[in-house]
Amino acid sequence: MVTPIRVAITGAAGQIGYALLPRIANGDMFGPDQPVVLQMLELPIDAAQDALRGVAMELDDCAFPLLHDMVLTSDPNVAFKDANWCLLVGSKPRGPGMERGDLLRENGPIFEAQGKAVNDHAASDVRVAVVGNPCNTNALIAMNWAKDVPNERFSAMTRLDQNRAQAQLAAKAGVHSTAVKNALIWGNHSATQVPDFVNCTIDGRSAADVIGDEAWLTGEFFQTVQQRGAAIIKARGKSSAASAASALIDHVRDLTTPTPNGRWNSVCVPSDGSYDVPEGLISSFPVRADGKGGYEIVQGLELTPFLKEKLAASAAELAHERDEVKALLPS
Ligand SMILES: NC(=O)C1=CN([C@@H]2O[C@H](COP(=O)(O)OP(=O)(O)OC[C@H]3O[C@@H](n4cnc5c(N)ncnc54)[C@H](O)[C@@H]3O)[C@@H](O)[C@H]2O)C=CC1
Ligand SMILES: O=C([O-])CC(=O)C(=O)O
Repeated sequence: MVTPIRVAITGAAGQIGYALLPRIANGDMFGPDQPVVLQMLELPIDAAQDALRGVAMELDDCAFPLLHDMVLTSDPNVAFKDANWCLLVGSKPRGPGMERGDLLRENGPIFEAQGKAVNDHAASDVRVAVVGNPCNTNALIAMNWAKDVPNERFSAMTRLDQNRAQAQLAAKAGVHSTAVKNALIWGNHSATQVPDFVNCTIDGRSAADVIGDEAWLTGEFFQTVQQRGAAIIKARGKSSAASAASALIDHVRDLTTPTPNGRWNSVCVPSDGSYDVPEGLISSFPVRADGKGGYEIVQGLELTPFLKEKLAASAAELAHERDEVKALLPS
């Protein structure tokens, strides 16, 4: 039998967890031949642990062929034990009128403890994807506390923003979303994120040329993508969950399968100084994976002065967030 992958999921009984776990157990994340063990972490309070037990009962009731085993726990050291992937979702979502950065004080400390637990207990090939907001800076905190884990094993998620940009461009061009390729987000997963309309193509041509409406691209398109999370919260009363879970499936697949020639995906990874984003910040870049655990930031993409200015502002916001959490970083 193929050795099962151990996947730790924090906040497993939350709304993203509920949408995510059946998809992983069904093989959507690691493929139809890869068994999984789900190691599910929830808060050490009765309501959360009861809800987690209920989720596990439902997973049992799905009789997924690939679901090898489940671990239910309130202890990060148990959840991350021998984990090959740690999906850090558990944290507070924002409410109406809040920015994601407003969560830093409350959620940041979670990622210090979890970074240490990943370091001490996860498998030697562990990879970590952070979803809990503000995800870039939370990933930065976890990465800094996991001293023995190479930095490039840490990522945060802008795949949802990429998918949103793709859908908006397709709708405007009157084509199916599959006609849009290389949709791309730069910078922070926040209201300053930068959806690229120059390097993205529609039916093989630059999206900017196909749409031919610069005012829409730099105005409505930009704001719709930047504010989509807030719009979902306003409409649903809760933040995106099904689309976030689906994007996390995409995110992990993007990093574990070889990226086709000429393509890239948006992943927040530690900056090596590319595109003038200060080294060490976790920023969204165009990323290509080799399918063997490695990846590269795609070099040489041309940005317009408008996009360059927006990316500089988003990188400055990331630097500001890092300064805000200085007390949570190792000295
Ligand atoms: N990066 C992205 O694109 C997106 C990020 N998010 C973020 O994902 C996070 C989770 O969202 P939801 O699932 O909707 O929230 P939720 O409130 O429904 O679920 C969060 C779960 O995490 C648990 N939790 C909280 N602290 C924990 C800890 N220290 N250890 C383990 N579990 C813990 C809670 O008990 C709860 O069950 C939020 O921070 C949200 O803002 C949401 C959508 C997209
Ligand atoms: O907007 C939020 O708070 C949740 C989120 O990150 C998103 O939907 O992109």
